[in-house]
Amino acid sequence: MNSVAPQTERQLTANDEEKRDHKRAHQRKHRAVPAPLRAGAMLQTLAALLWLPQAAFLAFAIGRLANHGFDQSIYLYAAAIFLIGVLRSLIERKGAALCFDAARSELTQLRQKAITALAMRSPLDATRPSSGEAASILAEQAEMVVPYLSRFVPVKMRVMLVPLIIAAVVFYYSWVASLVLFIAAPLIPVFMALIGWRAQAASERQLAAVGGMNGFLLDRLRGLATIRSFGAVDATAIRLRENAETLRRRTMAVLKIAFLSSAVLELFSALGVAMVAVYIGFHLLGQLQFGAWGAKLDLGEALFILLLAPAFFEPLRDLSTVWHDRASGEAGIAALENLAKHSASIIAPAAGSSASDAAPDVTFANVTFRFGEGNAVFSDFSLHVEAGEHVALLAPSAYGKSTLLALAAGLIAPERGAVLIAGHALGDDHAARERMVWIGQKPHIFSGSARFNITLGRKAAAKQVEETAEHMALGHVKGVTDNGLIGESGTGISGGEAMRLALARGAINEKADIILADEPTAHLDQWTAGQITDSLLKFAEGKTLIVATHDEGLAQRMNRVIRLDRLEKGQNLTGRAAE
Ligand SMILES: Nc1ncnc2c1ncn2[C@@H]1O[C@H](COP(=O)(O)OP(=O)(O)OP(=O)(O)O)[C@@H](O)[C@H]1O
Repeated sequence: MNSVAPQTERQLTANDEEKRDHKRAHQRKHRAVPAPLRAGAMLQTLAALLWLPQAAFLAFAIGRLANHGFDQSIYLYAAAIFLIGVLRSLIERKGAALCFDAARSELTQLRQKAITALAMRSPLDATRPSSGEAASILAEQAEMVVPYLSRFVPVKMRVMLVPLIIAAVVFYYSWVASLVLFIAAPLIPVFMALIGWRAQAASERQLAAVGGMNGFLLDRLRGLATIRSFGAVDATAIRLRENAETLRRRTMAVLKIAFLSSAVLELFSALGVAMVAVYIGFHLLGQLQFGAWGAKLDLGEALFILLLAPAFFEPLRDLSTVWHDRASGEAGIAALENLAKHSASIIAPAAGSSASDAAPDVTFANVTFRFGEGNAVFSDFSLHVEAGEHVALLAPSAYGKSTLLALAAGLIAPERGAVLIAGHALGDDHAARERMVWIGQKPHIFSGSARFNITLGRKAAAKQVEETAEHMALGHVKGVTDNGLIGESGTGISGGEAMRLALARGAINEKADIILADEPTAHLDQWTAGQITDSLLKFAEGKTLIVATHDEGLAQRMNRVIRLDRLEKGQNLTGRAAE
């Protein structure tokens, strides 16, 4: 499998990027904000607005102290400030918790969709994303969705409301102070928009590089022995370095944008607050007498405006902190949606086919199939395998034996014609898949015990697992009766044992009555091949069995041998009589 992610090498043209930006903006506009997230954002906005009464009590208490000296009413002011403070933090906490929970459940849904789509991709689909890339998107990149949804969305709501309300309150006391705020504020979004123009694209490119790097690493680590034995270590290291360099450049580009956006915001908000402070100072000194609707601000009012000025910029500064969250969060959502958007390429037998207790028959009715745009592997091919029949498919390499098994298993769909299981066309019923066992040419062995490798987490009594292992002559393998562990990709067990483990996986499924086995005796000595054949036949008793093989010994023990290469053009095999 070529699992080097192409993204690291793909050069995106400016035109591509523009189109993608446009599409993303459109999607963003149309993605509904979940109700709990909106509620959480509202609470956080309310908490921010509570600063208004708190600052008013604080400023007017100080004004009162300065003008009238200490009296009992100061205690009331202090109590009000304290109570509003407590209320503010409670509301803020509740709002943040709501947003966080909503973001997590949104992420869970996105992940579920992506995983379901990924699980439904055919193992024969060469365009599947590499395991490393998919793992990186699902585990690492997906996590960026949470800060984006739980922080950016509430901040966006605060930015739209809080500065406007604060500016209106300031305007009530002084139009000049309010004007200063209004002059400084729009500069911020303008600069943010200019900077953020490329932020998303940069983030997306960085995430693609991370995914590509993970895919590359995982693939090469798996094949380390091959790389070493063929002296390709240096070439691989150079390639790895190139990938790492690409990732470094893309990460630095993202950081540059993040730092620039924070710096711009800090600068403008500091300038805005400073200008208000200068005006208030000179106004109190009597140098600037205008701007307070013909009156002179007293100390309390002036302080109130001064306390509100930083709060006016606060949501905008928060926006700059989460600006980067938005870029990486959107990129994470896009990556997850991209994983999820592939339509299922695995099909399963329709519900009707699982109704009968007897083993089903399998019919290929005028099937035409090709991979992508390639030549047809099968053209108008028909074959009938009777219920409970054991059939061997024999043909030279690359003739299409595995393809035929994959068609029967519903791992690929015919271009024309139909595959019928017990007379029913393959459909979307997952439950019916339970009766089918497909054993591919390279069954994956997980690191762990043999017991786990047999059950794969499915419910099965320990006794049943042991008996199945005994039937498959696996009693001695690590982790069947002891606590031994098999290494990654089957390290520590032989090729024959690995194949028998795969057979045992099927045998543990009591509902299974169609077995599709792809070269179960490949690359094995005659004795081991004989053992596997025995195990397979024992497992296949009373079941329909189709085996793709080059092994004449195995083929001769089947009810029927079909030599695909000896079929005459257009010849159809419909039952034993047609052999
Ligand atoms: N996932 C795939 N994508 C594209 N082409 C494929 C894919 N799998 C197989 N092919 C092509 O389809 C043809 C039939 O392959 P298939 O694996 O079915 O042959 P086979 O008879 O099982 O071979 P072998 O005995 O070597 O396993 C071959 O030309 C192969 O290159």
